[in-house]
Amino acid sequence: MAGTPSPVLALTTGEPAGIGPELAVMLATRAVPVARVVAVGDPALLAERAALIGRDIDLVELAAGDALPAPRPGVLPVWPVTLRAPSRPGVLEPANAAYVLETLDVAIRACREGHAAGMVTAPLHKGVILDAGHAGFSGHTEYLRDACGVDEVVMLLATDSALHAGQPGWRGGSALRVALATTHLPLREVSDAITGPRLTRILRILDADLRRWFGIEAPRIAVCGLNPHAGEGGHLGREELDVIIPALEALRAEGLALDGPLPADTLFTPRHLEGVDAVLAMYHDQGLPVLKYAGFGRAANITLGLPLVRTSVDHGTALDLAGRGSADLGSLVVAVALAADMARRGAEVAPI
Ligand SMILES: NC(=O)C1=CN([C@@H]2O[C@H](COP(=O)(O)OP(=O)(O)OC[C@H]3O[C@@H](n4cnc5c(N)ncnc54)[C@H](O)[C@@H]3O)[C@@H](O)[C@H]2O)C=CC1
Ligand SMILES: NCC(=O)COP(=O)(O)O
Repeated sequence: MAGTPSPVLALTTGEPAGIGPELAVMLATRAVPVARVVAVGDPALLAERAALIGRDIDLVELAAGDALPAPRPGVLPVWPVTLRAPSRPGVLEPANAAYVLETLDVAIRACREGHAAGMVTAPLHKGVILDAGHAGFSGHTEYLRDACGVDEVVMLLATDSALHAGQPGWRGGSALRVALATTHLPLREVSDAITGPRLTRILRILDADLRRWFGIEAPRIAVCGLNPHAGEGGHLGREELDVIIPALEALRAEGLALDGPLPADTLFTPRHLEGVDAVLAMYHDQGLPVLKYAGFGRAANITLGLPLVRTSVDHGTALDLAGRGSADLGSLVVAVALAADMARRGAEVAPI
């Protein structure tokens, strides 16, 4: 809308040994007209990574609530959080796990207090956070769920051209939205985690948030089976018959438009995706390889079911690339654009 300032987004800079800090620097050297981005991280770390990758950057340290400088390429406002130990690109340091979590807490607080309209997260390293003793940590998604005090959230990844629903353009093909019924679990635990109540909560959130954040008036969701050939009538597993089908039938009776459970191998083909707004995959590596094949570097991760806006990149810490300045910025650009769009749509939603 003309005259409305672009939304402020808190960008957590993620694992300090990964590519997050340099992606924040690279983003700041471009014009980002859709949002005013404030990095959350250690200013000395950001300055050091900027120098390492040969970028000139003017870091402006601020407190949450301070007025932001006029957006200008090369200027990066920062809400400072101090590293607990020196960080070298590519070398994980468990002492910095608390730093990473503090950046999340700062961003969450900024959203709660109205200093940010949403948060965008650069990747963190789950393993080093667990190694540091934060038992049970399994990712931003669950951390945000607990920090916001909600029972359930849904991880949704979407490729670029699927990001603005209501776009009449999407008719399957390479644009895709994939939500997950389970997230970061060992494969052997997946079946037990897929329960009727959980599927019901997840599909209700997915349906509601496709309407709320993407403007889709009557979302159609295709649901994968868990087993090969969606269980082959019970011969290749009973989860479809015992759990998934009853949950879908009850939700259809509530008015949700659900296809499935369908065999996952053919669901992800253009004919089956025709007219589908999102796919619900039963587990991480059932859905995300397809999404990443379709659009790695042009997709974003969105946490649905939260009382705040959170998007993220479609990739991890890429320790092998850290400090080189060669990481692809594409997904962060998509994640920022999407968070800005969601923040505008959510402007009328009451603050938490
Ligand atoms: N949003 C988040 O915080 C996420 C965090 N992770 C975490 O990241 C860590 C490493 O995970 P991996 O499975 O190794 O995935 P990864 O995405 O870090 O790396 C996989 C491959 O993709 C490449 N890659 C990743 N990002 C890239 C970029 N921007 N440009 C060019 N190439 C890129 C890497 O160089 C590597 O070859 C794990 O601890 C994982 O849990 C993974 C995904 C998302
Ligand atoms: N594979 C997606 C992923 O790991 C993202 O996790 P999260 O940190 O956003 O929960």
